[in-house]
Amino acid sequence: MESAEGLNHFKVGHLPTVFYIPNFISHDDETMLLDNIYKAPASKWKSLKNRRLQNWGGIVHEKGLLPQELPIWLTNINKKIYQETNLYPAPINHVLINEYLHNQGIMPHQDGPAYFPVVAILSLGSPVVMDFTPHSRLKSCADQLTENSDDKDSNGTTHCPFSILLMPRSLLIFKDEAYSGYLHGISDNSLQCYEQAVNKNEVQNCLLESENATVEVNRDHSSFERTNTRFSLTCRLVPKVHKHLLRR
Ligand SMILES: O=C(O)CCC(=O)C(=O)O
Ligand SMILES: [Fe+2]
Repeated sequence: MESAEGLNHFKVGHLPTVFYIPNFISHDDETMLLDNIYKAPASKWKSLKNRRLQNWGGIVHEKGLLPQELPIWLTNINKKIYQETNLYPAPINHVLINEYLHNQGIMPHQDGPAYFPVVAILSLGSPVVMDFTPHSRLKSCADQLTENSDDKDSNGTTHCPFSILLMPRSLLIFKDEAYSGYLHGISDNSLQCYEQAVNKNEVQNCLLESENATVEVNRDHSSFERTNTRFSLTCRLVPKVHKHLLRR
């Protein structure tokens, strides 16, 4: 995959700006990344109410990034995403690593305004389902049934909730409309339902194959129980960078 056109091959769902790339990295790369995440000093972890995270690349302010040099294992993955997607005007300079235990998730939210509006999320460990919900300021699907075509945005896009099943080693990319018109989140339930996942058909076999290893799949109900921890690398570009480098 070497160009934005190549990326179109991975488009999923009804929005033109959501891409799911299965097996973006190898098993060996996944192991290497997990090793490095675990090796990070305890002080690198920040505990939140419902998950832990590591912040790499510097401190993100409303007015830009107070940069901090990235370790090579993150520079390499950023470079791969930057080169293979062709979606960024400059190299990716910030990575947030989230850790989710089997019953942890992330509240529906929109990423901050300091970031360039393209997000790349690399998944490691347990599969999960990410839910996208239109902002309340946008009309919902149900509203649209009773109202007229003004409910569509300037691209003629309707705003329906949707989900994506994120398998380990996959890369999810979303931008523009999906970035600013929707909230994204993961339920904090160990039971994850993928009935409505836009990539259900492509990914289901992969999920069934990984059964016993990382999940317990409930075939009849398009759902699975998480039994493992998941890590994600949220790789983004903060276009505005302050001159002074923070010490690592
Ligand atoms: O873990 C994920 O897949 C989502 C992380 C996320 O949305 C964020 O870091 O802003
Ligand atoms: Fe996010």
